[in-house]
Amino acid sequence: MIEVENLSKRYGDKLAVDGLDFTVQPGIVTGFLGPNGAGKSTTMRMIAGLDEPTSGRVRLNGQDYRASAAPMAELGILLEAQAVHTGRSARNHLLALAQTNGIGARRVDEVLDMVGLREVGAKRVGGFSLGMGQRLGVASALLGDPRVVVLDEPVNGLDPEGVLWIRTLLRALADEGRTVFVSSHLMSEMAQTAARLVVVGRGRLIADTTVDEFVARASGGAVTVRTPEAATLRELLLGPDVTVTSEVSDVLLVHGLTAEQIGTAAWQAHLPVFELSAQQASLEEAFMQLTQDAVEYRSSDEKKVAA
Ligand SMILES: Nc1ncnc2c1ncn2[C@@H]1O[C@H](COP(=O)(O)OP(=O)(O)OP(=O)(O)O)[C@@H](O)[C@H]1O
Repeated sequence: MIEVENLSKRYGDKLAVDGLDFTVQPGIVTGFLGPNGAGKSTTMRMIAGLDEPTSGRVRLNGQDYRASAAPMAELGILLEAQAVHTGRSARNHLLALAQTNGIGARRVDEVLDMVGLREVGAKRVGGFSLGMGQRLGVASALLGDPRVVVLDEPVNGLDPEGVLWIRTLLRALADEGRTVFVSSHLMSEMAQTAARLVVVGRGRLIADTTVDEFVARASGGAVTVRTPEAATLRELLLGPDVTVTSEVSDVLLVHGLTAEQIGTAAWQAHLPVFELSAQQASLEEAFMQLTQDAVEYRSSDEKKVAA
């Protein structure tokens, strides 16, 4: 479990992370979403103890990670643009990491197998593609058989087969009871991988929810009804918490009632309904709506820099 409590990080006059509070539970994949510059990497670095919070704290499995006797068994982390000694082979890179952490050579071969790099284990890391480098980063993160896995943009640079592989791997790690926290800017990817989402914008928490709730909230629960008796049905449905709008004469957009309630009401009043559908925003649309302010702020910020 990861517990983030009132976490903030200031760089000069820039508040990169602003009072974040959330918990990442074991046994499921939790996605960490936000536009560029939202503070995801900074938060992940603080979770790993690589950056000191300006205020607040992080606990891993109930304790301060840095107090752990076997840190690699507690937390495995993949950060963006990790430094690797490019002259070393993949296997030697992992061996060096294993040795300094009291991990045996057998585990190195295990993780090379897990990430599909066994065949190229003897090759120099300098010649690796971006995707192979990502796989090596994942192998490093998994080396200590960690209870908590934190991955910053792991699908970056992976081809479709690699994306599928990472999705399957993340789910398998969660199914083993581990805590899996993974950042991405690809909403569609998160929809297929994560069960929960922590969404941030401008360093602040925007949503901490399930993927389903996230989409439902953004789409506002509107229902589209197509009927030749639009005026009659509109009168029938209107109530204190129900709004009905219409842009096309035979189509109503209803807020405040479910598709089932509308269908039943229409049937009871013998009104024909040709179409009845709950509006589903895609995860992409939901994310754009919820983080719009953060993105606008960001682009005006960039204009200021450019001016
Ligand atoms: N070392 C640093 N010094 C100064 N500012 C920093 C530093 N690291 C991050 N920032 C700023 O803090 C904010 C958050 O950055 P961060 O990299 O955490 O965001 P992010 O959500 O991971 O974005 P991206 O998806 O682009 O990596 C940005 O405005 C960034 O410019």
